[in-house]
Amino acid sequence: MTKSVLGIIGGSGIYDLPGLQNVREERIDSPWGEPSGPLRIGDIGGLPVVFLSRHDKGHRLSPSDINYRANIDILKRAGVTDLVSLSACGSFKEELPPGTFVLVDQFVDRTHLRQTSFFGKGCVAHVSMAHPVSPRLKHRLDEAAGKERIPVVRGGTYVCIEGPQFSTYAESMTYKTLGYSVIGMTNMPEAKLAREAEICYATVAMVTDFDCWHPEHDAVTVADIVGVMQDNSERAKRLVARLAADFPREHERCPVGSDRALDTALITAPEARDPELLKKLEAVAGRVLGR
Ligand SMILES: CSC[C@H]1O[C@H](OP(=O)(O)O)[C@H](O)[C@@H]1O
Ligand SMILES: Nc1ncnc2[nH]cnc12
Repeated sequence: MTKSVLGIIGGSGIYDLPGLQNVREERIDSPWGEPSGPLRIGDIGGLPVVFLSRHDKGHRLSPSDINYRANIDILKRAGVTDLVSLSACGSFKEELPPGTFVLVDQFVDRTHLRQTSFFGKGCVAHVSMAHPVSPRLKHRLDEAAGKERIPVVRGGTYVCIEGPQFSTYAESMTYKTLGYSVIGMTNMPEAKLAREAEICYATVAMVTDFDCWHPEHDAVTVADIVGVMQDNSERAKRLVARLAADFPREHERCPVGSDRALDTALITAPEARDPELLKKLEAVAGRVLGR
């Protein structure tokens, strides 16, 4: 049995987790480079919880500058089994106005400047991303929201753009026409890397704006987002506190295999593996590489 450790990545407007008790700040080194910042490690109601501020204090890092590999690597080193992303996002649907929380279940990756895998030359792996969100973790979030009387929308597709600029009107209309629900700049490759590291992943996409497609709303600005996030973040913190308090102490096996994604993914023959890369993979893939 594996003990549950809940990881929380705080996005725009969420740079700390005030409900965290017995907190210590830990800087963990990663062979993948510089993570966004230190981990804040503590507990909520006895459950180990690890918090990382994605953009770091003061929102120092832009989405393209975040070292997603280092972030996921140190969360894995800290023992995180289940990871929740708290993210600000734009909406493509009238029925998802600012203030709505969406428990997304799909992602579309439109980023192009990021390192998207721990694997590569000398150790190739292909994990399944068919179901990028862990249904049990999503269900736990849904239950926690219900108990806290926080309305949530179940399911939706999050398209991740490179940014840092917001989308053009043509792009926004394209994503809307394709049926996507929300837009952000950070959840990819984060979700892919979490899957490679065999960490269950789910996102609370907190709508802050209508991007720029809506005929009755001006195109999104940072000021709009900051204003709505102040209100969203209070509910997000309550949601996390409830999630943690009720979270199973033993890690629940993921029905879509997030926690054993590497069982069927490695293809490079042992004799063709690069020892240097294997060393870097120690934390994320040690379970299957026998390290
Ligand atoms: C400051 S608004 C744009 C910014 O907010 C979202 O980040 P996060 O997912 O970390 O909340 C969006 O993806 C952009 O990075
Ligand atoms: N409209 C938008 N586009 C991209 N990222 C966002 N984060 C919040 N709102 C956004």
